Amino acid sequence: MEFIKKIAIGGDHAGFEYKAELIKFLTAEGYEVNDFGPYSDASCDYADFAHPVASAVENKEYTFGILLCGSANGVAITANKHQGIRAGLAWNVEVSSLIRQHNDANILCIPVRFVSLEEAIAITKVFFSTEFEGGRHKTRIDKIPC
Ligand SMILES: O=C(CO)[C@H](O)[C@H](O)[C@H](O)COP(=O)(O)O
Repeated sequence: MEFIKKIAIGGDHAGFEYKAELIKFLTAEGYEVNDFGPYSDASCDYADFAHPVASAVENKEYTFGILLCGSANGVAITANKHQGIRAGLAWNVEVSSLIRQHNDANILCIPVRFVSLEEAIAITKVFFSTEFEGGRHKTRIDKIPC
C-alpha cells in the first residue's frame, strides 16, 4: 500500500469553506487529514490555528500541513516562526510546484481570497505530487535556520 501522508490543516475564518472542501478532496484521495480548526466561519485569529498546525508538523506527528487564510501571509508568517517549518505561500500551480522542488516546503499556505476553489484544489494536488529536488537547494535550505 502506498505511504499515506498525514496532513494537518487549519487556518482562519477566511479559509473555513475551502478547508472543508480540501479535506473532502484529500480524504477521497486517500490522505489522512486532521482538521485543526477553526470549526466555524466566525471571525478568529489565524495564529491560534497556525501555531498548532506548525507544531504538529515540527514534531513530526504529521508529514505536511496546509494553512488557509485571506492572503496566506498571516498563517505563513506564524508557521515560519517554528524551527524545521518551511511554510510556502502558493497562489498558482507553478509556485506550488516550486515551493516543493526548491524549498522542500512542509506547509502549504493558500491565499483563499485570491484563488478559486478549483485553483486551490489544483495547487494542493501539485504540492503533494511534487518532490524536493535536493542538490543545490538542499545546501540552501540548510542555511535557513538561525
Ligand atoms: O492574516 C491574514 C492577512 O495577513 C489573512 O488574510 C486574514 O484572513 C485576514 O487578515 C482576515 O481579515 P478579516 O478582515 O478579519 O476577515
